[in-house]
Amino acid sequence: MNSQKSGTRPVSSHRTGPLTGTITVPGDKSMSHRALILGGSATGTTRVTGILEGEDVLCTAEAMRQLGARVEKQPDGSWAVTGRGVGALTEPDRVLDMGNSGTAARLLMGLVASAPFTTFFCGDASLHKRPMRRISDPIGQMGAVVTSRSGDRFPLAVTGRDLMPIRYELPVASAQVKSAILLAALNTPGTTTVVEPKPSRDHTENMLRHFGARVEVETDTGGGRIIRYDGQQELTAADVIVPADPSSAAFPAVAAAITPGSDIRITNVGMNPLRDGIFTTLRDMGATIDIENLRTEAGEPVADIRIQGGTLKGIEVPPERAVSMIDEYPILFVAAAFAEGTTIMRGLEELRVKESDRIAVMAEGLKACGVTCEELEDGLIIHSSGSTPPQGGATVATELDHRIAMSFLVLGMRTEHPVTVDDGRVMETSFPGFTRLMTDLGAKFTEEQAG
Ligand SMILES: O=C(O)C1=C[C@@H](OP(=O)(O)O)[C@@H](O)[C@H](O)C1
Ligand SMILES: C=C(OP(=O)(O)O)C(=O)O
Repeated sequence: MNSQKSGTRPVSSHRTGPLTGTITVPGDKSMSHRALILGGSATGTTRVTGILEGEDVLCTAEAMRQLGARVEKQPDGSWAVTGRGVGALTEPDRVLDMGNSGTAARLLMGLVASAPFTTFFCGDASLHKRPMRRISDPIGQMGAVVTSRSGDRFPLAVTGRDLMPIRYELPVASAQVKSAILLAALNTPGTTTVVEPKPSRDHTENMLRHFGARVEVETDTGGGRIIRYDGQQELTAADVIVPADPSSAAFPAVAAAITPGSDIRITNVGMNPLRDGIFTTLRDMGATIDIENLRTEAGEPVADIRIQGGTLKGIEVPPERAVSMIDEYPILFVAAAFAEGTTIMRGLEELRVKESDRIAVMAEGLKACGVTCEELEDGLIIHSSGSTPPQGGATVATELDHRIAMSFLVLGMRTEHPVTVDDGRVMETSFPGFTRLMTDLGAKFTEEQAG
């Protein structure tokens, strides 16, 4: 959310019956950020269709304008992004406000690391708590200078320099860190190498190729990846079709899966294999999920997903799957609250440094709603009988976290008593229109205006 906004908007979710209908959720957030950043770094005009017009992506759009790109919404709803080529960013005349977006913050820190000026960054209270050393370390090794009053957090400034290529082994499996280094490499002579212990979402690599660049990717014996990029290649404008966001699709998917009698379709969902862990996991829990009409659009797999409601069972989710569904754990915790038996989810230490501490905030809210769970340093264990729904009846603090808000609204669709989230505005971050789309399927939400 833009850091200047004030006030809150509580939303309550009421118990509903079976969900039915066909919906399309908004565009993929990760791809939308990258289309704007790479389109704004290429020569020529890139037309982006299906872009997510959520607040996080709008922050990136404004930042790219400030850095010299032309970014305009067209009358047909597509976006036109005109860049000036690699190495041609211009100095912003104001502080870049990254709002609530870790992706915008980290990718753009990488992009400006090679620019011959200082870029100032700020964000909202959530973003100001998130760790940025994971970016300042590698871009610092390349030669950029990052200055922050607090050592490693926002607000901060990046002073760009002529960079040197590095070989960098990621200490955490993070697509944001990988992407920041690749964006710093765009205008860096020589070969920059990123080694990732586990493959993370590869939209940056795919989209760089889509813009005509060569990216070399090697898979090592342990399943990790080595990505090599030769800097100062030309990027050429290329149209981008953004599919619907699988991370957003997870909310209606879980709502349908935990509501017997439901039968819904979510169309045109991005099915990148490094993003689809939630659907595999829901299936492992016994959900009926059919992937229909699988096709490739603009180099990314896309499908329609049919979800039928039924009974779920508790499972142990393989920790190595976490990276392919990292943003889906809050809503998976909700699915587990309705599954028969115990669901064990581990390997989730990264959840503690998202928009909120998603393990702690979810555990607290679930307990307030009558769900039995045990918080671990790196995960959550949830116990449920499956047959008696949790009581609900609580108001949950969303802590500036869109996925917390949407998860508890889905929980409230099946609890005995309504569940209220203290501020529904945060959903604008990634899923504008969430309450309307869910209502189209049969959800019952009430909203109030509050100060
Ligand atoms: O690269 C991206 O677009 C993203 C990567 C993930 O973060 P990490 O790289 O920190 O795992 C994810 O949580 C975020 O929502 C989007
Ligand atoms: C973690 C998320 O996003 P970001 O890191 O971009 O704030 C998310 O969308 O769940």
